Amino acid sequence: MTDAILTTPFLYDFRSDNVAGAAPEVVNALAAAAVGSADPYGQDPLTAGVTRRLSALFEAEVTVFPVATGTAANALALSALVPPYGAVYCHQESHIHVDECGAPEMATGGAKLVPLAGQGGKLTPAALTEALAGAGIGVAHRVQPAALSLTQATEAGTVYRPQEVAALSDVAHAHGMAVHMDGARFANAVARLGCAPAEVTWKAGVDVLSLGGTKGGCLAAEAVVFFNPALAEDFGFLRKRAGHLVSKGRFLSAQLDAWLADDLWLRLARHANAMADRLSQGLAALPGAELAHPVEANEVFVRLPAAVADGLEAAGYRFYRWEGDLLRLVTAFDTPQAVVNSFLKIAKDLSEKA
Ligand SMILES: Cc1ncc(COP(=O)(O)O)c(C=O)c1O
Ligand SMILES: C[C@@H](O)[C@H](N)C(=O)O
Repeated sequence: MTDAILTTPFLYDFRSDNVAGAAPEVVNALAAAAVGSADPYGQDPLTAGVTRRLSALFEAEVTVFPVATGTAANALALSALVPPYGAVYCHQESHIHVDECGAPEMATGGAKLVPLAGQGGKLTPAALTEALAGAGIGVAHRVQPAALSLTQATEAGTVYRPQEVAALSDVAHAHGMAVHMDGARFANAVARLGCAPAEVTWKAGVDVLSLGGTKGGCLAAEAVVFFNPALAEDFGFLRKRAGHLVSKGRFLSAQLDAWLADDLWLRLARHANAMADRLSQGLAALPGAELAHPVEANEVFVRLPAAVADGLEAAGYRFYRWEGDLLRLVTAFDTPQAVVNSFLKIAKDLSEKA
């Protein structure tokens, strides 16, 4: 990303779904919740309502703790699963390993993240089994396997199928490990899979989910969702001592309540995914273009001829130069189709001139 791009007006920002706005339904709900008084620290009716909504959505009694960021959700969830001498097995490109500045390690009191390779941002049972062979179990000098963390949708924009989650959970549970799911883009995954949320979580062995609302249309709202109540027993203390128990908790819950109502969360995710499909199909048709991963959620990883990538930036579009010549473009719940069409037309024109 050249400096000039950061200071000039831009046509559209494909860098991340973190740059997107907020859904009007969520903003209106927040405004409505701002009237009058309400019990603080999550004792309000909206927070109770979110727990009811998520219990219905996941077809199970769940324990829910709203927090303000995905990093807090992940780090604190892992702190409930992993002792300071524990190990968390994750993908080498996972957000908890690459982009949380040591938050999981701090929150767990020093647990070790063990990054594993895997195609398309996904772990496999074979890689996990190999990593666990002789690791920790019965060996007092090593960190002790304590949790598996999966990202759904992954940082590569791919999606685990329910059977893939179940196979990985089976390995984790056979080694006495809990299963955490980083669901910052869980909505995008479920929108793609078309399955019930329970199928790709607790019914597939997931013990705790960091459910992301922020990228999906909330202003800032995430929820740690425990499917195994025994693991949630101390979480309230862990959240409070980390400074993540929001005093006016109704404002997190108002966002989540509106986002979950009437399947808004899925409708918004379907739009983001559809825009990524359109974007990736148009780019893949260009000479010299190459998609690095299947596009299964709202992230497109693509290699383009330099003249095309540079020309798109010069035209005013923003996107990340991810690694080497790889570009990352992310669509959001509010990405206009007209923007995608214009982007693709300019890309095609640049490609024909190159
Ligand atoms: C896969 C994934 N997990 C977790 C997070 C953390 O979210 P936050 O930036 O709100 O801490 C992000 C952020 O974009 C993410 O992409
Ligand atoms: C870059 C990464 O940290 C951020 N979570 C994103 O996806 O935009």
